[in-house]
Amino acid sequence: MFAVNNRKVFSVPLNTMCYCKIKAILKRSKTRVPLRRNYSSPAGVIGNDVKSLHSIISPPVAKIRNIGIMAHIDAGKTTTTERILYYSGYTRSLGDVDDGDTVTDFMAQERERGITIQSAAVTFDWKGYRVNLIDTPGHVDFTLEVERCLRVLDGAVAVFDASAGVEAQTLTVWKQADKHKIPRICFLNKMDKTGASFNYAVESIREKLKAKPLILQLPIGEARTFQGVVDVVNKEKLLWNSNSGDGKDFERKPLLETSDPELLKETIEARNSLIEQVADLDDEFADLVLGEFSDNFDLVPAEKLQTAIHRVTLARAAVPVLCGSALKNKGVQPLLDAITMYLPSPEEREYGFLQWYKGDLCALAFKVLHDKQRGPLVFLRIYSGTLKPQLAIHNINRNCTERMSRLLLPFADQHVEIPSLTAGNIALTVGLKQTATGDTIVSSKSSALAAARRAGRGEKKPGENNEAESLLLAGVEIPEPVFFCTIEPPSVAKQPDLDHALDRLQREDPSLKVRIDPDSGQTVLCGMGELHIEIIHDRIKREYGLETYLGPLQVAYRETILNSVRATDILDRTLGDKRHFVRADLEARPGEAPSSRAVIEYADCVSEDLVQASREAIENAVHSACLQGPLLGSPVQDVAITLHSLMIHPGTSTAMVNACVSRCVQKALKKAEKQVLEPLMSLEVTVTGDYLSPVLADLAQRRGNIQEIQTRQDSKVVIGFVPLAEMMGYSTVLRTLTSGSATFALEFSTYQAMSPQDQTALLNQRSGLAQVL
Ligand SMILES: Nc1nc2c(ncn2[C@@H]2O[C@H](COP(=O)(O)OP(=O)(O)OP(=O)(O)O)[C@@H](O)[C@H]2O)c(=O)[nH]1
Repeated sequence: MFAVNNRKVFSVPLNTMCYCKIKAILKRSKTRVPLRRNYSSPAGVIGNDVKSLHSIISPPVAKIRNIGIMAHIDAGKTTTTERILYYSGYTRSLGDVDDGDTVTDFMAQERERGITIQSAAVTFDWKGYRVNLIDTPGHVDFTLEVERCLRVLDGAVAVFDASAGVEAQTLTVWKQADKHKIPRICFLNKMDKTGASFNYAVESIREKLKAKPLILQLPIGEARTFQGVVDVVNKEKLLWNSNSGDGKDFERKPLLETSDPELLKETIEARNSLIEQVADLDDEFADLVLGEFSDNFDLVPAEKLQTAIHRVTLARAAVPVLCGSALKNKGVQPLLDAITMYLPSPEEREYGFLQWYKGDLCALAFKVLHDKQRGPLVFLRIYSGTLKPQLAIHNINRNCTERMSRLLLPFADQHVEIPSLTAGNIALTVGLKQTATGDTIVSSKSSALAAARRAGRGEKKPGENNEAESLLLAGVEIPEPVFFCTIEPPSVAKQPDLDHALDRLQREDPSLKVRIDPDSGQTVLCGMGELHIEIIHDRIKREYGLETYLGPLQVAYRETILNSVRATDILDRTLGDKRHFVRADLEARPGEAPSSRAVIEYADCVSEDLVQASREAIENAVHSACLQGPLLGSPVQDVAITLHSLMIHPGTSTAMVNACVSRCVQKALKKAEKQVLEPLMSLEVTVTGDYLSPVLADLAQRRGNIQEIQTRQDSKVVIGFVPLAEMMGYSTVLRTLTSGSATFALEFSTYQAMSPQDQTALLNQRSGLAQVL
């Protein structure tokens, strides 16, 4: 997925962009105020305002908030994060994303001393609460990583540009958060911007996200006149003095009939409808309101309303909406209050799998970074049990046991070495060399097996290797890469260095796939988008000092078949004094439901015993035969294979069974009527009216299918579908067509059948005929 603001995107490795920005913020403060790090702190006092080591290490779980910030590109996620870190005391000066201290500059410096470890999660305290702000990558080329990060959040803040409302990427991340059942609050940022409209943004949340907005604040002024917000729950106005610089100081005053009659009236109306809305969604609150306060909603105590809003948010029945301007330092402190007040603590979230562990350790590795001095640093979210340094842990995904050497807590401006960390917390571990992003960590193999037994998954399902597999926390579907290209080291001697770099990068980013081309032996990078591959290329150069060469970027096509065909194959081979004989008869047909893996069935006449003995060989054979289709050598999808008969002479090796079945499947696929499938992307282009025509004309040439053109404030939003193959280098073309004023978001939608003409053109091009014709 590309979501491009041309100003920035190509200069920054996007999958590291968000956390790099956090790092940038930290760095800025570091250059002005040298900070002392403490990696082996026995200290009882850390920082000025922290009372005891105990309160740092073990905050009561009810006071922990593990949250993420999600947004469409440019909505102001970084600026808001920066303000949050500043007001909470994490950083000591305020920077500006536009003031020239760019992320790229910063990264170059950062690289000289290795990766700063706060980058994936920062921990700070706000009014007695422990907040772990977990970085969610902003770019949907990194869908998988976004999902993995969402998995460890208990709540999220969705940041919107108040002049644009819900944008394409907001919708995507919102759906992902829905999937992971994450309670959210909305922050309508950029209230100071020309065109900002509180009502428009709220309506777009209602309409596009199908969410129920709970209006907890009203803006005082809009665009140029924006001065502050009204706290609807408490009937107070919060005003930031425009001369106060960093926005730390603001006035909180009750709304009075004498001084603010209009605003008070508006607020009371908003509060009453908020009370009605919450009462509709929460029975306990409804009972209270209808019982004690039915005559006068105005008397409903703020605390009761807040508690009910918390419950409603937790149940995901509605979303609290706040507003402000991060850039102008307005509205961020109340946002922090809302995070602690309305988003859930870890113990309020329901994690069904916890019952299987009965208090044993269960954690998810959600980020791996490589630090030059300390080696791999793994961020873990602890769901149950306790983590201790020097502890041997079992990694379910890799089925290995390894030992962590140190346990750190990235607290405020220091890293505190700690003796243990309990459930609900985010830990930073040193010494885990095999653990990769997305792995599930438990205390031992026997603990995993005991949990598997409790989960009642003792019986083995086809394709499942062991019981422990069912306990993997990640449970995230790995999206199929849509782009690939070959990558070559500068010399053959450097191939091991390249392999090493790719190995590390894959541990950090599981959506990156690396394979060896069976024909040429070349290394092939498979990624989620043009940008993803560019970023990997750039990181190999910058972080590993290797100048690599990329082959042309290719779209990952798929193939399928359109009719049923039957094929027979015999393998009869004598090796030494042993005869191996297999005869397979099978049918390949279009699958009933879309599926990237072939569905395998066995005819009744195939002996059950035979299938039991050779199931693994048969299934591996079918899946590997489907990896390379007969048209383009692309994976074959949406097919079903029925094995009608299988004869195996006694003594025949399973490798021979595999070879015969695989050949037979390939034979059948070759005989069938074949179809190329191409990745189809959903596209959203936001453009001002005067550039609409050239954008539409260009999309028509790209085989684009426009579904809708919406009006969003002063802009037009073109929504449609377009084949990925037509979108190479689109950002440059769009920039030229619109003088850099348009933005676009592109996201994988599905694989669609190519038209016969397009398919012929593609096949001719691949076989070199295009040049001849
Ligand atoms: N007027 C106005 N501009 C803002 C506000 N917050 C951020 N911006 C500007 O919007 C642009 C994008 O801000 P960022 O904070 O980088 O937004 P982001 O969501 O992190 O962007 P990406 O990381 O690129 O997705 C910058 O030019 C900011 O200065 C705001 O409250 N008001």
